[in-house]
Amino acid sequence: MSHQESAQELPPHILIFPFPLQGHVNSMLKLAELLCLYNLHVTMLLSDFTHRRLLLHANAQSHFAHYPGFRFVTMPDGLPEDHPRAGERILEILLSLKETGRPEFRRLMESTDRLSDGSARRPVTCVIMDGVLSFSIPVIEEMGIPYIYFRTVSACSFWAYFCIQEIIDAGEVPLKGKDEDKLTYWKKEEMDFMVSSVPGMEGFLRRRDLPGFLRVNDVNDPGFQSIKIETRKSTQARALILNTFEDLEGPVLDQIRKHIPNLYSVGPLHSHLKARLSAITSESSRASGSFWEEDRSCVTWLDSQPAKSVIYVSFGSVTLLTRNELLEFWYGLVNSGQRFLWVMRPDSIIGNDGESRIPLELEEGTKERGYLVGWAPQEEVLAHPAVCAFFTHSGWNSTLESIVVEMPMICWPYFADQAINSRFVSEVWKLGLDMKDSCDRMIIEKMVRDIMVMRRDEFLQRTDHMANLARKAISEGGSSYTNLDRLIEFLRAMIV
Ligand SMILES: O=c1ccn([C@@H]2O[C@H](COP(=O)(O)OP(=O)(O)O[C@H]3O[C@H](CO)[C@@H](O)[C@H](O)[C@H]3O)[C@@H](O)[C@H]2O)c(=O)[nH]1
Ligand SMILES: C[C@H]1CC[C@@H]2C(C(=O)O)=CO[C@@H](O)[C@@H]21
Repeated sequence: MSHQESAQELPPHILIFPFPLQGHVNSMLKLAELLCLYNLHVTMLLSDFTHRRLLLHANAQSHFAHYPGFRFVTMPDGLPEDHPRAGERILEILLSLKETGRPEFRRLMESTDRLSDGSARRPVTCVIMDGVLSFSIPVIEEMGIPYIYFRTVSACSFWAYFCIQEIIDAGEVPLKGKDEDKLTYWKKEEMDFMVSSVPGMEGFLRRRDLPGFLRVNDVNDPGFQSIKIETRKSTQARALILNTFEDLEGPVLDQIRKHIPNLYSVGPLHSHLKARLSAITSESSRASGSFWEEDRSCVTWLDSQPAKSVIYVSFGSVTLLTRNELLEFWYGLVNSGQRFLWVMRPDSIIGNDGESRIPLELEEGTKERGYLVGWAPQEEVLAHPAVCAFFTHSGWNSTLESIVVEMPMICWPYFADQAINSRFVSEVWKLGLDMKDSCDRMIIEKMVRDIMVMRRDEFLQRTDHMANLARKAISEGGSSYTNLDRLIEFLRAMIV
């Protein structure tokens, strides 16, 4: 076979480019592996920082060695190594990439002839990029490469972001009143006003449920502006991929399709990947993309707990807790009398003011019924027979991971999309309780009892139903399954 003929037979080469945060890298890695299963060539572009974290703690490198068409490349995110990359300051990653990312990205693409690899892979035939990384578009367009957006958040939050101009025009943002109460910050009455400017969400969406980046008293806020502009740019991409499924967010997806008809809902990606893998192999090795070391001792602890007796508590990879919030959660959990497994990331507590002593009653209550780890193998924990509820910050991956294993949720949204996800969990899907804008030990104690004991049956009916719909979506003939097949065809058709 001549060199030219074999080059023509090379598969499409997809560049996957996530925003450099755990939650984004996780779902993009799942999509990357799905594309590998279809024998596409995949290059995953990570920041130097996230790549180092993966090499330190995850098996992604060795796992993907099974796919010769897969490789990682890296570029800097423009921030110093010791930047916290957590809490509200993650917005600085977005702003830094906007400022410094383009020349770095151009250098990478030009110096490698669009990431081609001799005769082994084509120059990139399509970029699937995180829906907030538009800084790279001029480079991609100059090179004549088509691009697709993958926004890793829920469709409901995407749609609220998409309607920001309408929300402003309706006078529903910016917010006007600031509260003296530091916890809620904005005046309670104003936050409880209904939002009328997001089509399809009239009647249940309050201002407090809008994504956290919309809690501003000035529309010139740089984070607010970035999200508004980035989201609107989605219409310029050749397609939009969302990690959701039609039976979960169908009405919202229909709204988005009026503006972006070429929309592929392919989620929940983590279980979609599992299903596709189990159809072709009995081997169950799973790629871990963790940026922290997974402490497996918590699985051993769970093994020794009674069935359906433990609430799993985790606020994801970005949330920071003040010492006061930490203590309220801790008292609430201990006073509930229920068993709990709590992920307390080593970098997640702020404002200690030198005081790190933990009250004796909390230490004792935890010894009796609790277990703390710095990072857990979350998907495995949620599927463990001892676990019966999830206290979550409503990050989108956590929400989907919970839905798939029929786990009722208590939601304590921290920021970003989480505030609207938690409203959908409680008011639309009725899969749990929403604790947003409060952090009080009495409320926590009551909600833990409600979700685990008092209202358990009511929630289980709903979680069981939704998990069935999720399974249907990723089974042969289901909406996400079919959409993934269509997406692959679309990617194949892009080879010119
Ligand atoms: O101990 C832990 C805790 C979490 N996880 C995993 O880490 C991911 C966390 O993702 P997510 O639940 O989405 O939360 P964040 O880390 O906060 O994710 C960011 O990215 C998400 C996707 O864009 C957004 O929905 C969130 O608001 C944003 O903060 C999930 O896959 C979890 O399984 C673990 O493996 N072990
Ligand atoms: C830092 C934030 C920028 C946008 C990302 C996001 C999104 O809407 O895509 C949600 O929360 C954060 O993960 C990201």
